[in-house]
Amino acid sequence: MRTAYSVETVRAAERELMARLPEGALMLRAAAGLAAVCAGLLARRRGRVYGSRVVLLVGPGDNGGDALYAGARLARRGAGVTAVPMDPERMHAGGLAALRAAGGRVAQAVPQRADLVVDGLLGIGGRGGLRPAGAALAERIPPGVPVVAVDLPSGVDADTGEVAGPAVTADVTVTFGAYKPGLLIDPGASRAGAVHLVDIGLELPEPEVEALQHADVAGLLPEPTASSDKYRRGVVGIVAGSAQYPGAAVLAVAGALRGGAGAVRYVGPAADSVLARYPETLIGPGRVQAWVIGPGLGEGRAGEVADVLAGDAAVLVDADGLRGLDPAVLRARTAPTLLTPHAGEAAALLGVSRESVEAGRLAAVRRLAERYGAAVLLKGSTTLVASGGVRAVRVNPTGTPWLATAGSGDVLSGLAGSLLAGGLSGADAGSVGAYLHGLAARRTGGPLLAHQVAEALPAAWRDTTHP
Ligand SMILES: NC(=O)C1=CN([C@@H]2O[C@H](COP(=O)(O)OP(=O)(O)OC[C@H]3O[C@@H](n4cnc5c(N)ncnc54)[C@H](OP(=O)(O)O)[C@@H]3O)[C@@H](O)[C@H]2O)[C@@H](O)CC1
Ligand SMILES: Nc1ncnc2c1ncn2[C@@H]1O[C@H](COP(=O)(O)OP(=O)(O)O)[C@@H](O)[C@H]1O
Ligand SMILES: [K+]
Repeated sequence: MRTAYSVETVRAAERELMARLPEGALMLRAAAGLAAVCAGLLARRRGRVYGSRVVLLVGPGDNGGDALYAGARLARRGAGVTAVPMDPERMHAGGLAALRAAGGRVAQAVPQRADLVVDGLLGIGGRGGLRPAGAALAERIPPGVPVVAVDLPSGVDADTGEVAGPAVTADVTVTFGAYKPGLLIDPGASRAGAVHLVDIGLELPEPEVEALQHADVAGLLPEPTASSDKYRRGVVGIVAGSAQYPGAAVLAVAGALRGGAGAVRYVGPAADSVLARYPETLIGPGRVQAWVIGPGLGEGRAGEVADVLAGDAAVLVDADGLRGLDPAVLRARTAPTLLTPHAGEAAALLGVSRESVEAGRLAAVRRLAERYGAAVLLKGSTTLVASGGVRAVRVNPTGTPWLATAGSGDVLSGLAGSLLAGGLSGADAGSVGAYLHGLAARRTGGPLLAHQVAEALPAAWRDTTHP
């Protein structure tokens, strides 16, 4: 599991460790790790560190201090290092002295000839987007020159990934002690590039955000054993599709058939289309361990949603099924419930704008899970899964923007519903489903079609269980 921690948690762990170490020791550890990554990049780009040109963008706090100490290390290895301060009156004194002693210099304008830019403007002390002085420096980063962000790209909110104003876009981020949620969640994640974690010895409690890895997924996937039969493996029922959207039914069934359930049952007006494509499907009402309701349902089907929610099987509600959901009905359920809105559907459920959900994905998914007392999977770039009463929100590390294509969400709901039928909790079914779905999409490449994602699911499954 990859874990991420809030600023408050990181600061508390840092205080505890600092009390046991000589002053400045943590910053020197951080700077050493940062300098090592920069040196590696320079060596790859130019063959060596000696003679390369490094520009440090230096903010007023310890983030700037890290950059200055790392710059000093690079200068000692023969790099030409220039520090450009956001505010010449406020620079980390020790870091500045170290840089000067190593032969580095300070300039007021960003040199345009550079092999590497180090973004040390703001770290976990940053609030909101960059203010004008910092934004002016970020704008002058020469095009095409690799940018290494110190701890996180300046202007990205460490706790949420929100980007409230101007911000740096990095190729590499060197983060200290722990991943921060903002490095894993968009829009921040898209600005971080490849993230390197430098261990500085922090001892950390339960994370605020976590991302499954192959081994976690392999441990959760329901695999058949010698004593399995189709009913014990779980039956998933799909209530999806309409005269207008028969394809949604076919795609949800396609996902469900690859999600490990023993059988897939379809209920709805698109049975002919489903059977023509998947003769394995059972047709008509019957007992199931989990229902998937909503994809392509169209209008006027609220009664079916209410019936399914009134039952004692697990339920995944997606798309049209999400309209007008009553929190009290969901809260009263005892079996697992998983809601899978995209940003627009989440916005309607919360009564806010789609833009505000996109900009504050973590807050939105947490609020939905609390309000509905259910597991909630918020789709989109960096899909999130929260469940009420559980501290850690899961962020999906797989996927590709090529998934933004009609019908791919239907495949996901079938897949995650199948995992629910296999006995996974709402949060596990959602996060494991999103993980496999994203891997399958990456394997397929782009431009992809939704049904190809479903077809690639068995290979994605094998990738995680037999890497
Ligand atoms: N924690 C750890 O384990 C370790 C932490 N370490 C490092 O310390 C970093 C945190 O340092 P930090 O606390 O000094 O804050 P930092 O991010 O440098 O800057 C904040 C300053 O910027 C200002 N400011 C704020 N918002 C702004 C804005 N939008 N636009 C412009 N200015 C803005 C604000 O001042 P203000 O003007 O608001 O008074 C404040 O003074 C951390 O990210 C890591 O790199 C490592 O060395 C060792 C291990
Ligand atoms: N920009 C993006 N990057 C990565 N994945 C995305 C992006 N946009 C959408 N997706 C994924 O594509 C799928 C789209 O689902 P959805 O919006 O329900 O579409 P549909 O209703 O057409 O099936 C979801 O799995 C979502 O997470
Ligand atoms: K930074």
